[in-house]
Amino acid sequence: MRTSIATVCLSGTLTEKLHACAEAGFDGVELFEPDLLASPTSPEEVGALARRLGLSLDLYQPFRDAEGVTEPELAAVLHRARAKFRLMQRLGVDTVLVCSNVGTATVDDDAVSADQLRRLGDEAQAHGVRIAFEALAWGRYVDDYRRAWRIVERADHPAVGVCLDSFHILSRGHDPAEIAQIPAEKIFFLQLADAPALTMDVLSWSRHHRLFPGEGSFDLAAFLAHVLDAGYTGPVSLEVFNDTFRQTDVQRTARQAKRSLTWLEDQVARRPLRSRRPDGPSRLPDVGQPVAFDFVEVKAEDAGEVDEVLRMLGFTFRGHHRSKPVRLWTQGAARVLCNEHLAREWAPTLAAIGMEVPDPEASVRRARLLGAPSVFRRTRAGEQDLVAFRAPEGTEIFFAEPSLAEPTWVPEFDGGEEPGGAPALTIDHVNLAHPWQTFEESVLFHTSVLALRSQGTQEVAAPTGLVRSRVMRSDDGAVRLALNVAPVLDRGLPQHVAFRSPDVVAAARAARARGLHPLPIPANYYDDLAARFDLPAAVLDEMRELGVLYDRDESGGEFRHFYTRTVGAVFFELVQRDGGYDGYGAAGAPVRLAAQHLASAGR
Ligand SMILES: O=C(O)c1ccc(O)c(O)c1
Ligand SMILES: [Mg+2]
Repeated sequence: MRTSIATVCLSGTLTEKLHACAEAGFDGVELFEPDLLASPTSPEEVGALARRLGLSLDLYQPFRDAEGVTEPELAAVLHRARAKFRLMQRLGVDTVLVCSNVGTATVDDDAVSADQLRRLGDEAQAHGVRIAFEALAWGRYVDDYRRAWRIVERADHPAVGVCLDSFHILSRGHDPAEIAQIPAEKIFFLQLADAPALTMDVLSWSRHHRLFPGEGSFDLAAFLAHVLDAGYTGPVSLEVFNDTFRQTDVQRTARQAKRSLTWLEDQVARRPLRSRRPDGPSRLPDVGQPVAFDFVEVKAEDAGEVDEVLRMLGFTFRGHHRSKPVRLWTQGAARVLCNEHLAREWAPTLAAIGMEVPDPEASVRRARLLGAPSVFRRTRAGEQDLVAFRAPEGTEIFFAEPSLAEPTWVPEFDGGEEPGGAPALTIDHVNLAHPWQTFEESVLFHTSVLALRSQGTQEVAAPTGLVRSRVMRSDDGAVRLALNVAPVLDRGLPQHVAFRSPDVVAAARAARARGLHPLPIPANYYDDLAARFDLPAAVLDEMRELGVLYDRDESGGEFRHFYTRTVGAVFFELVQRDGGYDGYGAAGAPVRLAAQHLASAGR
């Protein structure tokens, strides 16, 4: 599959964009006209640079307001078009995107638009170029790809075809199945963009909120399958207008973009396509979803306070690593490493997550093919080989084989105590805090590299602003990552690890007896619980005393949980799920954020 990307997706100057696209491994680019107009580089030099970088210039875009106009206006359109066609010759681009008229159309008639595109096609042909006609979702009259195709069919000109853009089609809820009826040689270009499900005017949605495939909620694998079923063999190009990507690091965004196409190609290759061509979409290694958490690792110059909190939660100290300044704490299958080796921060941060996956080697190969950055960790003879990849917000992700008993790396730790005592825990979920700029990249990373599935985005009110939250999980719920975005002016949210316990109230009481001060929860919260649920007074009193929060779902499933105080940039939660409760206690989240805000301010 040939890959391409519109320069409008990226930040920087035109030459910076071209370099980044080439480095990320794209085959070509769509040249967005404003990028050229603002560039000091001549069209000939832009073309030469692209070729030197191994990029083809696949499309020049956009040419606006061309059809549905009056005759005198068409003369001006043709004059403008001739200048652009000459420019394309200087650049070495052979296809121009003509989008449906938004500004100057006064004639709502397929016959007129077809005639005008035909005359434009004659001019294009004379210059050795061709026209790809695209229905913008907000076109004055032509706002549906099926109408654009009818007009192109009627124009019946070898230099006039259609450009399909997933955003314009899927944002309007138009059925993409009819694409498969368009003759392949008439689909001159394909643009892909994902988008979040939003209810807003489609122009603003398109210009600010488009996303790379895998980051939003469009079914782009199904969409692309229709286009491939039509027989299209041209470039698959990304056209993503997005406020974040326009200002984030150009190389990083280009790599993210490429990863989205690699993932999509795999998704579409798994579908029953009508024709299988040798140059068709190729698959990534099969990996399956993670089956369990292996461990979490906290790093700090001094992790002593974390040791203390884990001990109070009932964890057993299992000893020191034989060659590294790392300590292991376990409670059942919940394993926490405290690492004091070369920490970036003095205070504890969540540094790594280990995942048990069906086939670690396949997961590593898949991560590499998706361009996930790998992390180096020193190991000695006889120690488990460690391969890790860095998730966008910085957490290192390790892959390990599923283990029935304790994993084989546990004996690398000695000098600790025998496990046992407190009831066994598992890691229920890990909450990763993000700066605003890496959220979408993270959704794509966990979707593509870990094969997790994303749930809808929620917003939670904190004293410092709204926290955006999205859960990525395995289908069976064994592995769940909550991705949170701090409000823009916030100093950053702490990360947290939630352990699942069979009895949170007993665990809270035992932790209290070992000296734990849980995060204090205000009495107002419990008054509200009493109003919302028919909980016995004694149960409510006990939860109030122990700082335990409560939630219940529609089918009677129950959730009990409590939080430790924050140490550095991490805290812990104990959760109990009963009756199939599958959420995270959303109603308690603003209470928790406010309590942490008060605690961090020392109030
Ligand atoms: O927002 C626009 O104007 C615009 C321009 C060109 C495109 O290909 C497109 O999808 C949108
Ligand atoms: Mg487009």
